[in-house]
Amino acid sequence: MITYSIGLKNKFRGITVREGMLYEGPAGWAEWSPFLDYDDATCVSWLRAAREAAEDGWPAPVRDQVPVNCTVPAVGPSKAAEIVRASGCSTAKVKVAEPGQTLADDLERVEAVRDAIGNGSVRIDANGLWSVDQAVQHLKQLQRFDLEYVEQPCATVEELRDVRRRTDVPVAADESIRRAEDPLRVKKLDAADIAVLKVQPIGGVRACLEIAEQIGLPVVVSSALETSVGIAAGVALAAALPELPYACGLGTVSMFTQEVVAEPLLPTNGFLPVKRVTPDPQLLQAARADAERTRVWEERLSRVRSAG
Ligand SMILES: O=C(O)CCC(=O)c1ccccc1C(=O)O
Ligand SMILES: [Mg+2]
Repeated sequence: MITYSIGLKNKFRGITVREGMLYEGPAGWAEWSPFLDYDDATCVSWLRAAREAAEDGWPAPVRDQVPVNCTVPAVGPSKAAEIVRASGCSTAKVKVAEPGQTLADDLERVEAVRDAIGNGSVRIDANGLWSVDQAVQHLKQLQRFDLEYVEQPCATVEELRDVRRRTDVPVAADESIRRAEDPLRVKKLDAADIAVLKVQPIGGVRACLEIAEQIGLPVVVSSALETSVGIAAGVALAAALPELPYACGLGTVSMFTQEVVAEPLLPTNGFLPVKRVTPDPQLLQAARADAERTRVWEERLSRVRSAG
């Protein structure tokens, strides 16, 4: 079991350093990297996903590459355009509604991304931070940049449903699926057009495939900001889905300042290859957390093991 600690190029989700654990089982390498603000009970499904990767492996792929979006954090417009251009992707996902920023910041950033991507697709993610009225008002203005969809505009399923009734922009559900007791409620309430699925929070590739089958919505597979080891599980899910009509949010390895595998899962012309990855011993060593952080993670793992 190896604890890693890797810097991010830009602040994302309020963090500048990503930490987690990597280990090898009979089926291959696995990543366990629940965010530090999650309680032990929440981390159990994340551990189930790691066990699947290490012990069982994943269902057979039906495609050999997966289209991905580039992810644009809540940065200024010139940096946003630079991220899009450097990615080579023809779909961009832009973070909006960042605490401390305004609608003007979002408009500037989304405009810069739209200009940089040309005829490509632009989607936005508010991480549940708008009220229904704010979402409707902000979308009215952001809509002029031709949005593919808005991910989690508000916090609750009821709010998503209300926004969906009041805007023409398609609505995608993320937190409303991965943090919900009943992930299918989004469908029952007609609250979303698209389901975002993440392997670690949902508890594995098979658990996601089951939800995909039951929910009856097109699926976008996204990362939880993992190393290439964790991203490979998302790629396996995207590769195994019977249909994949949208680019996935799996192009996040470029946000890290270091990697653990020699050929990281970075997109070429907007596509990731479908493959398992093995860390490079030297890169793994260079990414190792110090003794104190390692101890914190080992204790966390043993608590979550007994909770699961
Ligand atoms: O979807 C993407 O492009 C990247 C994944 C992403 O945005 C994300 C990464 C870590 C935690 C939360 C989220 C999110 O989608 O809200
Ligand atoms: Mg999201």
